Amino acid sequence: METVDPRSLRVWRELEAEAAELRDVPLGTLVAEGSDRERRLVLDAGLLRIDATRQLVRARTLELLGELARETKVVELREAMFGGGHINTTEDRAVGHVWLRAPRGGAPVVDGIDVSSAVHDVLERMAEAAVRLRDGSWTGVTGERIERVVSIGIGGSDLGPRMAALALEAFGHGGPEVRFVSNVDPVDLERALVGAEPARTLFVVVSKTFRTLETLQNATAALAWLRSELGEGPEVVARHVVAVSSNVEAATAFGVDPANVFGFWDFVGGRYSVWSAVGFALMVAVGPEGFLSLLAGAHAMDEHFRTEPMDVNAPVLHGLLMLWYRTFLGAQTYAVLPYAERLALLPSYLQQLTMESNGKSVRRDGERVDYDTGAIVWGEPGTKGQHAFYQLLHQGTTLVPADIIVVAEAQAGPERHHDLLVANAFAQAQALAFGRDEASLRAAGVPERLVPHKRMPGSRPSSVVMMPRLAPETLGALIALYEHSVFVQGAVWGIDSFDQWGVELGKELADQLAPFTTGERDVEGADLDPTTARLIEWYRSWRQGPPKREEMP
Ligand SMILES: O=P(O)(O)OC[C@H]1O[C@](O)(CO)[C@@H](O)[C@@H]1O
Repeated sequence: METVDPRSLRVWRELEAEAAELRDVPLGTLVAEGSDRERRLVLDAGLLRIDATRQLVRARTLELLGELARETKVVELREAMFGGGHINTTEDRAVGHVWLRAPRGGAPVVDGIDVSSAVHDVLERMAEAAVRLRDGSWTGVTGERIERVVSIGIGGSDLGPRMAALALEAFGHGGPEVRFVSNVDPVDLERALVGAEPARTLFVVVSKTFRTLETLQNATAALAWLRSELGEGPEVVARHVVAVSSNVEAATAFGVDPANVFGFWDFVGGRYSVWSAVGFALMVAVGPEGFLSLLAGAHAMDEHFRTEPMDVNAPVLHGLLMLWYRTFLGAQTYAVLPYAERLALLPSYLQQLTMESNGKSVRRDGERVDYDTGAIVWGEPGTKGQHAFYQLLHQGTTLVPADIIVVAEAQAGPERHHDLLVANAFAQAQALAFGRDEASLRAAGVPERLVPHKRMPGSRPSSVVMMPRLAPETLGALIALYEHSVFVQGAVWGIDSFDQWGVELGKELADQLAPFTTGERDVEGADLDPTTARLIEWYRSWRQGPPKREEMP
């Protein structure tokens, strides 16, 4: 599909002019636009309600953003994605995470694969294994039930199931305890195994490529731990290791019983893969029913995204607003502030989803962009963040648009805590939007010298995303909302949101440097830049023991 240079469009210049005009209009003035604003900016999608009325936009801005989306062919790209087109152009692949959550029969045949049957066959095998692990009929080599499931993976093979397992902690009681390991720092595996016994432990090795250094290293250490107690027999791997990969051959070569390998496909990007067998440990944690509800919630958002008109389409609105701030108002970051402790890992999950997808500076047609793309995403659960970094959000010099996520149902008692939590969320959104002016400070008797310090400028945009409860369906819808928002932004910018070439060089260099840090090769005479050579020398000598004071510069 032809890539449009968005900057060449007339509407781009109109949006630049719109940004210049709106820059100094107080949010309070925009909000006074009235009921039409509500019609345009309060949207129901899936099981979520999004109130975006406190965004720095007016009716004209939304019209211009809509036109930008039309002219950059967002709808056409969306159709191509759902239809199986190879929209991941640099890897020449289809992009099919939406098919993972479609009901049977709801996906096309792509590149010769009957996607729907393939997806549902794996789901059934996963469910069967998850049930056996949960009811204790899957036993280890000594005949004991599995009490700990440790999922080993990194990036997209870790963040999704890890984030969702915490979010859905209140669901699916009764199965084995589920832990996650991603860092090659041995501390990570060590901590996941505290209190575990090899005879009662099962590892799930998750790697799309089955080539990722961290994961293979951790999986090798996990096998050694199992074998140190259970022996070398092939049944140890067969009963205690499951693998998830699109490279089934490599997983089998690693020794995993083919019956325990759950496959997925090239058309599923790592950061879009929680819906696939990558979520196996999550399925063990919440039960197959919970996992299927997660898929159903995401599918509801897919249907909304696919069928609703652009001007009432929540992911389209979310994506265009994020793009508005990033590209036209110069915001470098945006904050995700979940007022739910169990959503604590959502910001880090969204970091990979958004930054690995849209942290690009070359368009699909190979041209360098001359406008800002992907924002930095960050955040912490409220109210913790309030006592840490909100000062900057309220009075700093940087524009930080924020999503404030609120769950209506209390997650635990006493309910009053939850009501206070939500009061804080709404209060913060109010303070960000409207601030406090000098006149009201003076009227409250604030000494004149403190008035400038206490003034709250306001006009800091946020949306409130309301969830009725934190449950599999709503979480599925929430994740899919962000996925499609990322899609819309990437589509307008004309970039490939589904590749990640920028992570490759670091991996290659780490492979080259490993023989030096392990001491297998000597730095002397090696073709290394002086800083790297020096750092390795320090590392090797300090690794033998801490330096003496007099050796320090
Ligand atoms: O699933 P794999 O192949 O082990 O890759 C893990 C992660 O590494 C990355 O390639 C980035 O380094 C991610 O895109 C991916 O999710």
